[in-house]
Amino acid sequence: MVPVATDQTGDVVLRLEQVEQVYGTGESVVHALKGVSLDVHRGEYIAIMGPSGSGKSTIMNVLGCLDVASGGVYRIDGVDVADLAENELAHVRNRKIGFVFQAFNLIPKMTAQANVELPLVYGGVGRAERHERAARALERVGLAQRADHIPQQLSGGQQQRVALARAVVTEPAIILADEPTGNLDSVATNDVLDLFDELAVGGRTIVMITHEDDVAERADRVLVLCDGRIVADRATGADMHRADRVRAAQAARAATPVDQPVADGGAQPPHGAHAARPQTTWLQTTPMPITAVSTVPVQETA
Ligand SMILES: Nc1ncnc2c1ncn2[C@@H]1O[C@H](COP(=O)(O)OP(=O)(O)OP(=O)(O)O)[C@@H](O)[C@H]1O
Repeated sequence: MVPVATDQTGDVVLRLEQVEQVYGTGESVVHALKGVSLDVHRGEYIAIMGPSGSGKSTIMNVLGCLDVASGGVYRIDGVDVADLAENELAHVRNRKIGFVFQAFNLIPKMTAQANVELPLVYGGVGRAERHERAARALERVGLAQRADHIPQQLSGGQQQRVALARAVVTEPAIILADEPTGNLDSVATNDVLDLFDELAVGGRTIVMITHEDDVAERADRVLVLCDGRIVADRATGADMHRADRVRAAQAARAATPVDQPVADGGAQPPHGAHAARPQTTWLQTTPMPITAVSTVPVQETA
């Protein structure tokens, strides 16, 4: 069992207190984080920017409990992660957090449906429920008609939408995304950001690394890291019009044919696939009960 928090953090879901991360020793020592403090409130959508080597991935690895900080305190829902045993950390990672990566990290030989089902396989969810939940997640990202395609038959934007479906199939409260639009063109970027908007409106807490200003401006708040420190922290005001944007995006999606031929050599649309896109959304979705579930990307075995 994960311990119950003993201190009050209000609606702060993630809290870094003077967190440091040091790699290496002696002359090769690198101070990747130099006393970073940060409160992320429930339902907040944050973008992290900064030059290469400034510590963005390092901070994300700490937030995702993929790495343990060398100094300071990191609390999730008020619980100091240093007090958690490895199985409890895995529980936090698996139940609370969905991860999205620049390189999609889909398993090449598996269909979109199977890729999205994977976290539920690890969670011991039964076959029928797995199938239904993954199908619903793919429907939410507008890819129900592509469920039987393998990643190579999908465009980059579609692959990232599958990865997003996989990240949210367990209904995690927190989404951590490391440059999720870094490999996408502007149209696909916009599609993916529309989905992040839906997740934000649905109450998810989102932390996203990006190098692109216009991507960062879709978040509520932009942090800038430089040389292991937060050097800027500002509100964007993007949340004020997010619900309107979500409605407009949903209307546009509903009016667009489901399967345009894939520009980068993907498969042709399956027979009879030119129906309007479904309008299922993440708004007001209720987390479903699951056992232990892994959302950490899985390497394909040889
Ligand atoms: N495992 C490691 N061992 C040693 N040094 C590391 C390790 N991981 C990161 N670093 C160093 O820590 C610093 C921060 O790296 P980090 O990957 O967090 O930067 P970043 O802002 O994500 O960069 P980029 O935008 O290029 O991905 C860099 O100087 C990097 O070389």
